Amino acid sequence: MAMHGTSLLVPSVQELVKQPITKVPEQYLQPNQDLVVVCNTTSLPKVPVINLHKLLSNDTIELENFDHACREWGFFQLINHGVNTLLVENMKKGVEQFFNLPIDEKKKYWQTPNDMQGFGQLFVVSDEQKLEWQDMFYINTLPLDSRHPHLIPSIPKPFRDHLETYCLELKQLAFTIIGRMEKTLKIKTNELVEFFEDAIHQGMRINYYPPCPQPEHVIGVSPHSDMGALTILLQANDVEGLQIRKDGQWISVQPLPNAFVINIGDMLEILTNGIYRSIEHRGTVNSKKERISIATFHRLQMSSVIGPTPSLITAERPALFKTISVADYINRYLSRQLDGKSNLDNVKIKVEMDK
Ligand SMILES: O=C(O)CCC(=O)C(=O)O
Ligand SMILES: [Fe+2]
Repeated sequence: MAMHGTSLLVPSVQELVKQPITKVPEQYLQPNQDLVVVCNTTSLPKVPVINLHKLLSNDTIELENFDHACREWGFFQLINHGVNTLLVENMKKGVEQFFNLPIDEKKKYWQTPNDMQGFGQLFVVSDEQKLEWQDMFYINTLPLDSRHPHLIPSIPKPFRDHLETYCLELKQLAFTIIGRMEKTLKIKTNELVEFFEDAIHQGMRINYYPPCPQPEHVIGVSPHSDMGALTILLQANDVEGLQIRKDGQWISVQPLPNAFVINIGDMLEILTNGIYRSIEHRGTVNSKKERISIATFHRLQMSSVIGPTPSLITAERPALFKTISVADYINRYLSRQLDGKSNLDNVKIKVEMDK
């Protein structure tokens, strides 16, 4: 078993595919996987696209679309988001170069048995467990004292500077989006934002999925909902692979130029008393091209307590979730394999069913 809040160390998949292989090692083969290749994609509904500029100008239709996306999809693509295009391009380049550093250089940033930050995989809790077809790099970016000296401060420039600016801009963007939710939920200004003001935690997970000779038998990232409040994801090299579960089907989130994929995590589902939803998603891989994504997570810090915000608890809509300690939620989430939405189900208040 892995220690609390850590992940067992696993080999690098990026290194593994440096030898030509036609078969995937046993530990990556997923039995009984739902169809990864989604047929007939044209007839499936598309993830909503939201224009932030319109949203901020109080465009009524855009506000409605945004509200609908948060209630029904838990996911949307955000365009006109205002984050500098050059900065985003520099991040993409920087990430690619960082993953292409020689392995001996990368070892300096590797996870250790006591630390899930760095290169590796997350949620590996037993030696028998199936592994994912990816290498990832995870770092805490905020608060500043959650950073480790051998990680961000040791990343080569100029990538380090771009990363710092990107994190700041994305934090601002997260506050802006959560602020818009107060409007569409018709609650007081700051009622959601204030939970985050002194207690925001930001983390970044860079996912690198190498090409795979048997893509339909492996998974890049197992089905899960995100633990935090709001995730801002960049599909960094425009390769398809992210899929979300909608009405029992897996729907692909096709990369859109200059867009971020935004998704609501478990903590916002709890805070909004289940009105805005944290949706299950997964990362698939393909045989031809590597895929890179950068997920930036925003959540409450460990010392916080979380429950449905009082004005969203009404007679018609009683509290759906218990009020719990964030530390308990996180520790539980991190100590298990990813498993759909099971963590959130665990804090649901069980309603007595009529016989
Ligand atoms: O690579 C992706 O598009 C999804 C990654 C993801 O879901 C995550 O890092 O939480
Ligand atoms: Fe995710």
